[in-house]
Amino acid sequence: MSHYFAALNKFSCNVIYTQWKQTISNHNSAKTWKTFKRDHKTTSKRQSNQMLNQLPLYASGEIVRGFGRGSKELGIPTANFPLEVVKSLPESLLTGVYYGWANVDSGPVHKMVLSVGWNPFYNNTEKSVETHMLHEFNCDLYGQLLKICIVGYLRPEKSFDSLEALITAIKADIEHAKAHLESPENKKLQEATFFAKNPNGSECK
Ligand SMILES: Cc1cc2nc3c(=O)[nH]c(=O)nc-3n(C[C@H](O)[C@H](O)[C@H](O)COP(=O)(O)O)c2cc1C
Ligand SMILES: Nc1ncnc2c1ncn2[C@@H]1O[C@H](COP(=O)(O)OP(=O)(O)O)[C@@H](O)[C@H]1O
Repeated sequence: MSHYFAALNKFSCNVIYTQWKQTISNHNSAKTWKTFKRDHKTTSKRQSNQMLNQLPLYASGEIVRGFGRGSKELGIPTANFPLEVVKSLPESLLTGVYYGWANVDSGPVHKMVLSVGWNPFYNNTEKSVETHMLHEFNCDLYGQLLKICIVGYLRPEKSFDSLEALITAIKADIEHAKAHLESPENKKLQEATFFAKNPNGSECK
């Protein structure tokens, strides 16, 4: 991996060492320097460090309606936060895809993947924060209280050439999230008092 850092120093690019290092170690993949630089060209090292240092980050809010594409087009439903909650998150939380833990109305805490941003594939005009929990619910969750703990960063948001490519990328995010959340350090956060679990709590009323 050291040759990547050699390249970084040589060209003195304004890029993010830490985020790149984390991406590389998270995915354990041979992501090329060229690809990384393309994805992160507007993010500075300072911004990246700020973002990573604030994790885990907690947020909560009512689940509201989005465009209804998650279930119908992607087969991956995402619970959306209202705009006030989106705006209340620190600006240093960069747009992109994250993983973490989530619960609904003090129910069980599930693994989740999270998208923060403008969904470039759809060119949304409003920023959204959308959580897909890795759990099958037999009901909808609109109006209920969603609590999330953002644990780690996976990748930047991207546009894709096709819907299938977007779905494939999200499915890969889910697999990475599952693996990262199994680490003892990350698993501990499932028990955070923030989630205020109710042993008799159920998400489906
Ligand atoms: C893990 C994850 C990764 C995502 N990555 C992207 C992405 O790279 N680009 C994009 O345009 N949208 C991305 N999205 C957002 C989806 O496009 C969005 O959830 C979908 O359009 C449903 O939106 P809706 O809830 O408003 O219906 C991602 C969503 C999730 C859950
Ligand atoms: N595993 C899940 N994760 C998140 N939301 C889910 C899940 N299963 C069902 N839902 C429900 O589906 C809704 C999201 O579906 P989606 O088609 O993306 O609609 P919307 O665009 O209104 O958010 C959530 O608000 C929630 O009520």
